[in-house]
Amino acid sequence: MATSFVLAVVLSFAAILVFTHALWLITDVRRRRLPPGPWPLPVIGSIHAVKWNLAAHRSLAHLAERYGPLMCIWFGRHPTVVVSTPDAARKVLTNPELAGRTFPDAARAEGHFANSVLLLPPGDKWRAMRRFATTELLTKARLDARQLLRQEKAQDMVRYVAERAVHGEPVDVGHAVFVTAINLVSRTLGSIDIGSRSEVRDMVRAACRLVGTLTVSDIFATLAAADIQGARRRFGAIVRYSHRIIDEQFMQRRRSRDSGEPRKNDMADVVIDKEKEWKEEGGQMNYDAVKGLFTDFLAAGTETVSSTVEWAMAELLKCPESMKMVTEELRTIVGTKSKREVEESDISQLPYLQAVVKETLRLHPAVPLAFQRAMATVEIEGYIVPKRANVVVNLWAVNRKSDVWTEPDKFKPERFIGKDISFWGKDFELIPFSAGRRMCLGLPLAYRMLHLILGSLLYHFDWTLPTDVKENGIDMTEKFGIVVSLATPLKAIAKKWDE
Ligand code: HEM
Repeated sequence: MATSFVLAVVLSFAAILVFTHALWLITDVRRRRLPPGPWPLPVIGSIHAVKWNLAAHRSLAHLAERYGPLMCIWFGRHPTVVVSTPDAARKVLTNPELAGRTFPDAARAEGHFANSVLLLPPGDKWRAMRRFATTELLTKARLDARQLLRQEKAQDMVRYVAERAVHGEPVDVGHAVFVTAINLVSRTLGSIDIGSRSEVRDMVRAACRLVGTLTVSDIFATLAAADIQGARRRFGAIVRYSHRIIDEQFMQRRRSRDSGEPRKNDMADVVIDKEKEWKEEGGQMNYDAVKGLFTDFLAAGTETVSSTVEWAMAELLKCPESMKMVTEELRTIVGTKSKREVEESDISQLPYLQAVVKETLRLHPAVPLAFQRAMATVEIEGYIVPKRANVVVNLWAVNRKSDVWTEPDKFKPERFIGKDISFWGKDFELIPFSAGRRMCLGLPLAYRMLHLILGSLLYHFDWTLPTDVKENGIDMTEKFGIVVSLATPLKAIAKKWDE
């Protein structure tokens, strides 16, 4: 009796679920002309169709082959529109209504989301922060003014590699580049080096992981206060760590300026120059916004660069012809200068190096998925993207479109030689920095860092693989996260090139 009662309750519940789901499909999904996608099931939506054993960008690209350039994946009853071709990406990324953001609960820690240009939706504050960064911090003149400081750090990296080269000791390429990349960013921000702090890389990696992982608090907002997985607590510790470094630097800088010491003309000086004006204006910019912006730069501008250089080195080591072309070019151009070091001002004369960077970013965009949000309901290619829908642009899939590139999965830098295709947001077949309103804010700095670091590694050294790697081949497996890096860190042996 009891069993049949339970059975009746379960069956009734299932019938209600199926009925309401069918009603929702008919009245909502179909009526709203959403993009096609895997059939949503009750409760879970269409996430059953996503292959979780593959990295998300690969799995979504695989599904897009079946459902098309605009596809709808349901997380429960919440739609996510996935964009997978250059043409669809152009329509989505140039639509201002689709440039919104959602942020994970962890980012509430220390109120970070309210001062993060990366996480804020387009509004007055986000606009003020982007404007300040593009017109005051990342202009050509400002970046030129600090290029010697970055150059010194590239030379430190060369010395570090040279020491290992003497003993034939393999170099952990990603780690050496990360230390250099974070020093380049911290020197640009405040003329300091923080790369030698042993905990920094773990902090940056943990921050990327926490911002890119859904937690119970994100799925069930009512439980968020409990912070069950401790994500907010851990993210808070990282934000406090970054703020401590920034506060210390600003305190010292204000003191040194008060005592008449010469200016350093870095980003910290620009901020101090501006503060009085900001106070008088009473606008959105203030010291808290600067701390948010600098924290974003330290997180967004380091692992991205180190993983890109690591991928470039891995591809070049697998492709001796390209390695030969790029080193010959560097040694011809840089080797004939009186100062035999790669400098940022050399980049324009190094077309093959530029092609290597483009090809690496095409095949291995450090951030393969761009996450935006619809702030209003819009129509794209005859489909509806409803207000509040998540919009994911699969940059990885867009960059590999087979009808645009020949042999799209092959590393062929020469495909860019003599072609006017760049990643500055106008050519939608190559958008590793995304495009439109949310395009990478740090691109002018990233451009210099990538060529300076990779060029320095290749100009000064000939590279080979340790015997075991040579025998088994480089493991190109991806480690998926917000930033995709090599799952097995690349170790390679450097031999100093005799100039
Ligand atoms: C290889 C290097 C880099 C790559 C591939 C890269 C890629 C990207 C991508 C794809 C986005 C858009 C993400 C999205 O919409 O979800 C982005 C945003 C951003 N990047 Fe980069 N990035 C790199 C280096 C840098 C550097 C060096 C900095 C700063 C020092 C930086 C700062 C930012 C910031 C602040 C944003 C957020 C912009 C906004 O939302 O308004 N990035 N980056």
